[in-house]
Amino acid sequence: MQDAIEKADVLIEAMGWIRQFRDKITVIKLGGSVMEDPDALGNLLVDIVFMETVGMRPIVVHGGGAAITRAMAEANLESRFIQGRRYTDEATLGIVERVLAGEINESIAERIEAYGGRAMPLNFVGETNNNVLFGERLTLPNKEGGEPIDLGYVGHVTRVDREILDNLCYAGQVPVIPSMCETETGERLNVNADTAATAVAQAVGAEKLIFLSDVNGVRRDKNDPESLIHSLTADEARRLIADGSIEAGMIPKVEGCLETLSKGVRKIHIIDGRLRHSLLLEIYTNRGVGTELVAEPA
Ligand SMILES: Nc1ncnc2c1ncn2[C@@H]1O[C@H](COP(=O)(O)OP(=O)(O)O)[C@@H](O)[C@H]1O
Ligand SMILES: CC(=O)N[C@@H](CCC(=O)OP(=O)(O)O)C(=O)O
Repeated sequence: MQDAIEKADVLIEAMGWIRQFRDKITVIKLGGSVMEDPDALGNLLVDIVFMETVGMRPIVVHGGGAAITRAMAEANLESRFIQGRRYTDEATLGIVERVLAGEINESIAERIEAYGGRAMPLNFVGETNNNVLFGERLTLPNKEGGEPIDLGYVGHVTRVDREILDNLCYAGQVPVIPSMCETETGERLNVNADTAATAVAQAVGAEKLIFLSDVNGVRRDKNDPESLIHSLTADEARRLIADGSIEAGMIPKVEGCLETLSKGVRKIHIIDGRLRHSLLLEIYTNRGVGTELVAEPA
């Protein structure tokens, strides 16, 4: 009986949050590492269907770095990363397009539908091009001075077709966006999925941006889960990047968060997508899980 009463208390608590987030857009970034676990991905997609059912407007942006690396290895191509970005030559681009914008994008949308939701895959691979991300080539500053670093067919997003996203959201469909963009002349480019998610969150004025990864959040010591930072300020994040505590794939994630905070998205969370119902716990309960990024000290 006590158990049942506690469950009812949780429902009442959730009701307040459901009301607060009704009609609000949340951008959810699905990381490739969490998508490697089919059960974890299934649980996350069920949570997304729940969010949509109770009136929130989720938008999914996904990566698929691990699957791309695997497909490249099968094609005897070596993956090379520069400052967290994959060097993308023509052969690599073909694989990114097939795996990310094709297989993964379509499969996420199909699974949302299988769980009872409605979803729209937004890619340029099928017969109709309904891509919403537009951009240009990205070069990285050379830390040793000299010429900027060329990454091949890698881009960054400069424009998001917000109208399509708004229309889908308000029609009760979950937009599913792969991390690729097109230039205004139709060239296709590979985009880091964290930065794609931040561009979408900024463009639609999202209430929340949530990164689902395979760690419990940002840690002071990346190998120690106990060193999780619950609330990370912009200043401390910059310090942790500078001293090397934040590294590899966490760098573009946190850098993207900092830029997004300065552009008005109010809440950003990095959480462990492998934890069952981590999304619902983060949004609909008072127990924050993972790391919240905040502009000023809490
Ligand atoms: N300070 C840190 N705290 C937590 N994780 C970190 C940190 N520095 C680096 N990482 C690494 O970042 C990874 C998550 O980023 P990434 O590999 O891009 O995952 P995703 O595919 O989920 O975006 C973690 O698995 C971890 O190895
Ligand atoms: C330019 C660049 O690095 N693009 C990424 C796109 C996928 C991605 O970012 O996936 P995760 O979220 O799983 O890391 C890549 O090729 O791996």
